[in-house]
Amino acid sequence: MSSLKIGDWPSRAVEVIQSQLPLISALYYFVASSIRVALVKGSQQNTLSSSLQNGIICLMAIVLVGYGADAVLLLYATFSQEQHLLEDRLVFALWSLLLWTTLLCGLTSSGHARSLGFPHWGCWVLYTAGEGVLLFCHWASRPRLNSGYLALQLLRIVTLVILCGLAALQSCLAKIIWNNRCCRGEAARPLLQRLHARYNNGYSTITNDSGSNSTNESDDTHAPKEVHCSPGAAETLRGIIPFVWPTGKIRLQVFYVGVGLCLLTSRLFNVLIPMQLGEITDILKTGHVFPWKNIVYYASLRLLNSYGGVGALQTCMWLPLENESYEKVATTAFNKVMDLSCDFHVSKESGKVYDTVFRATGVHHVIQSLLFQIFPMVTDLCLAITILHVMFGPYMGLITASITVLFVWSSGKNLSAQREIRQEYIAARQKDVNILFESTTNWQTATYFNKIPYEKDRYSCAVNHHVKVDTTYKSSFQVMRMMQSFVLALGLLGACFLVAYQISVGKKEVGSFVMSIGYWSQLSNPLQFFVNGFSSVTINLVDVENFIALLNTKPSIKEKPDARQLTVQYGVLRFDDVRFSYNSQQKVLKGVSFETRPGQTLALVGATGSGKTTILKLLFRLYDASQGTIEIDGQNIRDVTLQSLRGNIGVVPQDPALFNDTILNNIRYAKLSATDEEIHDACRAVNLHDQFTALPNGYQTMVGERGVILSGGELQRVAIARVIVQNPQIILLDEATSSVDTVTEAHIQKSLSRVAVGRTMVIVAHRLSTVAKADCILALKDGKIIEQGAHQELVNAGGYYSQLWKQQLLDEHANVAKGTDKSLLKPEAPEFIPQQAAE
Ligand SMILES: Nc1ncnc2c1ncn2[C@@H]1O[C@H](COP(=O)(O)OP(=O)(O)OP(=O)(O)O)[C@@H](O)[C@H]1O
Repeated sequence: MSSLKIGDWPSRAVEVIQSQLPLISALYYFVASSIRVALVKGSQQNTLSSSLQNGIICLMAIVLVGYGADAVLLLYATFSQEQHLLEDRLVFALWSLLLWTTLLCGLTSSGHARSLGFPHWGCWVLYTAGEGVLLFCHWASRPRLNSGYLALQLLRIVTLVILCGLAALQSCLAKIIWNNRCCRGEAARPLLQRLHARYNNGYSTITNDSGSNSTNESDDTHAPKEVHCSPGAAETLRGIIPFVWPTGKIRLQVFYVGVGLCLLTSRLFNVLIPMQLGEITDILKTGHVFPWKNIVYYASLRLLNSYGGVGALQTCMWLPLENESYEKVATTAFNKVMDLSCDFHVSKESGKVYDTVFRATGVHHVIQSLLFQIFPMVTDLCLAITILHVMFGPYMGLITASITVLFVWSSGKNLSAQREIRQEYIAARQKDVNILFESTTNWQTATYFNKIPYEKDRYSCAVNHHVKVDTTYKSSFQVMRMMQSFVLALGLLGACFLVAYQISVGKKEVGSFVMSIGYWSQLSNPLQFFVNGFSSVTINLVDVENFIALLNTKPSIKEKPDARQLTVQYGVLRFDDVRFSYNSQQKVLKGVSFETRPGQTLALVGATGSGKTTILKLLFRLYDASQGTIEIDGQNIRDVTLQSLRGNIGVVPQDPALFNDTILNNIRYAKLSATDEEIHDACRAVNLHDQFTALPNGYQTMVGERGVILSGGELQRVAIARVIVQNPQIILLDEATSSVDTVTEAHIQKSLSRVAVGRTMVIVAHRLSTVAKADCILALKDGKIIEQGAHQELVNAGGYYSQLWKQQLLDEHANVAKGTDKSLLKPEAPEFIPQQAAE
């Protein structure tokens, strides 16, 4: 292109710099930005103050305008004088214009791009050095530059030097700020905590890692500190690697390599196919030869590059990789949810958890999109731009590069907007699923309160909102596609004009036109894929982010690394000054201390909300006491494994729930190896055997969701039967017989007293007759034990327990005297007036 003389070193240097500087800078920017996104954590990015940022944007705009003015002047000069000498400089000015536009767009677009970093700094330094050398070479070469160009070049160099100075300043400032933060210990905080502090959406709960006792009274709370965590794209990608890379499975790793090779082969075919088409056209143009060999070769290439060739091989190797990742994600997510502690489960929304786990199983889609869409797209793009540049000159290269930059920039803008809409869409869908779960699970409550129409309305509103957000999401996608098609059509027009011009002036053959169209489609196809590819990556990343946040959630109850097996010999329970709160507002246990004797039956009584169930929960380590110690046979329950602790304790909860399975399987759940006979014996002990055998399907009867076909009393008895089958050393009964009649209760008590021999039993009951025979009764009031002793002792003492006992006797007598039915129909029953209204 240039007619510079050999030996004229300044001119040669100018030629090299002009042709290579934009290319090297662009390459550097691309690679550095990718590294930055992948490696640099959000908290480490150096964000500038807005005034400094605006100053930098203005300086960059000056450089940009400088190249623009250069291009206009050179364009004018190209048509009037010394075309061949000026063309190189014109191309340099145009490429630089494009590069600086990209740099400026990168800086002014939203998000992390607003913070400067080494990708920009490097480009500034490269350009400052390049322009400096150019100036020197221009000064040393003949003919000298005219004063207009010189002034423009000087202006650019001064601006570039200032930019480099600012870059150095910012780097120093960032270091000082970072060091200060480190001194304050901020950087030393674990990454998760920093994430928690930074983000505001997720699942995590922070807990004391050591699981040690807090001795600080002010910290006397177990309030789950709900902190939120939303990892960034790079962190999310790093987080999913273990789920997609088949560690230790050589066969699957080979498949990954195979998929990569298939993708590369396919790229090679993409280069060969348009070339072959151009050759066929050129041969046909001569009009004398039938190019059958070329046509067969062309058709074979197309076949090999289709789903009948490389595509089929690629799919065969990808399928096992996809299944492997599905299995890993599904099991990890399920295990994680099951391992989380009670505080997570009481506050979770089942629909949301289900949705998160379900969507996360598509984690392989991220890799699929990256591998099958983004990687081929970037390769195809680079190949197409290079080939078009080499074959049709720098202007064709400029057209393709400009279209690519425009396309990528506009898509990036749209995608970040889409990401927000996607979050909204996920929230709307989770709400919809949640209502579906809640309403169907609580169908009975809705029916009792005649709220079925209300539930229908609630669900319909949620679905309506979901659909609206979905429509917005899809419409934005459509608008983006329209805009991008327009940009592509514009580029195609430019490219066609250029090649047609080159053919018309005899620089190219007709086949070049066909070839250029082939390569153009190779450029536009990946660009269009860019939309789909990045869009699906964006969608899947948002899905996976929630999954990663779920994985980052730490269970509040943890085993110590050196936890031992619990050995229960006597079943002695000891509470020493145990304090506990679920949240900072209310202290539930305020220093509870007691100790049982071996094989003792202990009863907890007291007003509702006094903390009886909480004592059982602490014993079972559903929560950890904020202060004080709990021991079983002298072993602190924090020092033993959860498995051995829970294996030695049998619990009958207040509201037992069953799986939607047969009666037999539900009872066998307590001990999977239990024989049918053991189960029948347990049912005999709770007066259920005859009842179950009388059912049409006997023990094989399905109990419905949560055991809905059983009465409250039957459910409680099944729960007791389970514990009898489990045969643990310690039994906790929380209002276990509150729903059974007194005759059945007496029968169960008899069975339980047989079971209790040599075991420790803790009974929580409101009906005091249930606990009258207990060895020791603890009377609780407002989280404190106010009385303890045997039934008769406490009655004789005439204190709180004795009052409760008298009150119950009075109530029973009154009920017998009045008759329960009559009391229900009492016409003078006072109407419930809400407190506010009453005031
Ligand atoms: N998960 C929880 N989160 C917050 N507060 C809770 C939680 N569970 C229980 N509480 C509160 O702790 C207090 C003690 O509850 P607990 O269940 O121990 O009482 P209780 O004496 O067993 O009552 P009842 O006899 O009615 O079963 C109550 O005020 C209750 O509202």
